[in-house]
Amino acid sequence: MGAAAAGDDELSAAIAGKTERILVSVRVRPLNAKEIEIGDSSDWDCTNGTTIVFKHPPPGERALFPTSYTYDRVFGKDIGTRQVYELGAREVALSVVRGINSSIFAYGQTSSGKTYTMTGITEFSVADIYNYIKKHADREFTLKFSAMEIYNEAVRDLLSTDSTPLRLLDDPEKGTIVEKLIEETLRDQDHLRELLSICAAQRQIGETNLNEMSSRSHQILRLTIESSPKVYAGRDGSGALIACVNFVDLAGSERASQAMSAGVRLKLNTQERECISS
Ligand SMILES: Nc1ncnc2c1ncn2[C@@H]1O[C@H](COP(=O)(O)OP(=O)(O)OP(=O)(O)O)[C@@H](O)[C@H]1O
Repeated sequence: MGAAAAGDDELSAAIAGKTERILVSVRVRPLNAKEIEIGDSSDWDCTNGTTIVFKHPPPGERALFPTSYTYDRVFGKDIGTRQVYELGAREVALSVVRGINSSIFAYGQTSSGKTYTMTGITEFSVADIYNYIKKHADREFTLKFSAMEIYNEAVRDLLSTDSTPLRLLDDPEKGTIVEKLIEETLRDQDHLRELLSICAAQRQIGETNLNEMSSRSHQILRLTIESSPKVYAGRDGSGALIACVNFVDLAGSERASQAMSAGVRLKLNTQERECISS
C-alpha cells in the first residue's frame, strides 16, 4: 500500500509537519477459510511495526535474496483496518483539507486484500474529513466527487451507466484530464455514501482462482475539496484552498497463469504485462 502527498510549495510540506512525501506500508491479511482448509500457512512474519520477514526461502537461494524487508509501516494479520488507516493513511488523507494533493493506493496480487483495505480507508477518511469540516465552521467548504475505472486500457466513468470509453486529453494548465468525466458536487456525507455504493456496483468484477469477487480493473475515486474563510466570502480568493485526494484500488498485480483468469480478464492481464515491460 502506498500513500503520497504533494503540495505546491515548501509551506505545504511544513504544514504537513514532514519532509517525507511517500509512505509505503505492507499489510498481511489473515488466512481465509479455503487456505486454512488445505493446511496453508503464512510465509511472512511481521517482527515489529516496520519489518517483515520471509520465513521459507528456498535453501539454495537463502544467500541470494534478503529475507527481511523494512517499510514505513508493517501491519500483521491481527491488525484491523482502522489501525492501518490511522497509522498508515490518515495524515495523508487529511492533508487534502489543508490544500495538499495526495493519493493513497493499494497494490498486490489478487485476493491479497486491496479492495477490503481501500474500502475501509476511504470510509474512515471521508468520516474524518466531514468531522474536520464540522469543527471548522469559520470556513466554507465545497466537496466534489468523481470516479473512474481503467479496464482493458479503457477509462470508464463509474458514476455513469454509459460504458463508452472516455478520452484522455492534455490540458496545458491542469495536465491530463478525462473528458466528460462526471464530477458531482456533494450535498452531504450520505450523498457521498450513495455515490460510493454506485461505484462498487458498477465496477468490473470477475472470478480468479484465488478470489471469487475479484476486481479486474483499476479504480480511482477522487475527492476534491475547496475551502475559503467565511469572512472573506465574495472577495477574490483570499485564503482559498483547493486540493484533491485520490483513493486508488489497483487490479491484481499477478500473472494471468497464477490467477487463472480468462477471456477479457486475461486480455487485461496481458496488456498490463506489456505496459510494464515496455
Ligand atoms: N485484513 C482482512 N481481514 C479479513 N478478511 C480480509 C482481509 N483482507 C481481505 N479479506 C478478505 O479476503 C478476500 C479478498 O480480498 P479483496 O477482494 O480485498 O482482495 P483484492 O486484493 O482486492 O483482490 P483482487 O485483486 O482479486 O480484486 C475478501 O473476501 C475479503 O473480505
